[in-house]
Amino acid sequence: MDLFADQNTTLEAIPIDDGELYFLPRLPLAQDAVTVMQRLIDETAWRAESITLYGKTMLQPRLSAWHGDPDARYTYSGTTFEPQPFTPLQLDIKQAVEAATGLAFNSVLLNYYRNEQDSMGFHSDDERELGRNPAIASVSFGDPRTFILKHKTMPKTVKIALGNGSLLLMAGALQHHWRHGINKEKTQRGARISLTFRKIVI
Ligand SMILES: O=C(O)CCC(=O)C(=O)O
Ligand SMILES: [Fe+2]
Repeated sequence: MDLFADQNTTLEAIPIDDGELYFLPRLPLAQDAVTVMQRLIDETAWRAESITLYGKTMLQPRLSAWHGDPDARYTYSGTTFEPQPFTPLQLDIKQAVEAATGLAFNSVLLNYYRNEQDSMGFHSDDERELGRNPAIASVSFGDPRTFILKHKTMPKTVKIALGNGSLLLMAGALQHHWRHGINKEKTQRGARISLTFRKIVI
C-alpha cells in the first residue's frame, strides 16, 4: 500500500505577471512538520540581527540564522552573513526541496517569527550573489502567515497563505518586478519559521 498515493508532490504554478511562482501545500518530509518545527527551534543558533533605517539602529522584528556551504557568503539588508554549516535536519529539508523543484541550493536563510509582532519588510531578493534570475525556495513551519507580493510599477498585489510544511518557489524575473514581505498581524499568532533556500553563484 502506498501511504502517500493521495499526497500531491507536484509543484503548482501560481499565475503571476513578470515572473514565476510555484506552490506545494505539503513538502514530503520523513518527519512530520510539527516535529521539524520544534527541532528547528531547538537546534538553530538564532540571532537577533540589527538593522539601520533612516540612521536609526534597531533589532530586526524576527530572529534569523544563515547556513550553507563554506563559500556561500551573502549580504542581506546590509549585513554580511558567514554561513554556519548545514545541520543534518537542514540537509534533509534541502534534499526534499531539491527533489520537489529539480533545482540545487547551497545556502539557507532561516527566519523565526515568534508571534504576530514579528514581520519582514518588503524587499526583493536581488543581491548580485544570487545571479540574474534567482530561484528562491521557501519552506514554512508553524502558524500560517500571509506572504504578500507587490508589483514595483503596477498596482498589483498577490497574497499567499503559507501554511505548516508548505513550499513556495519564486523564480524567473520575479525579483526584478516584485517586492515581497510578511506583515505584522493584528490578532494573536504562534511561532512560524521559514527556510529560504538560495543558490549563491558568485
Ligand atoms: O518568511 C518568509 O516567508 C519570507 C522570507 C523572505 O522573504 C526572505 O528570507 O528573504
Ligand atoms: Fe525574501
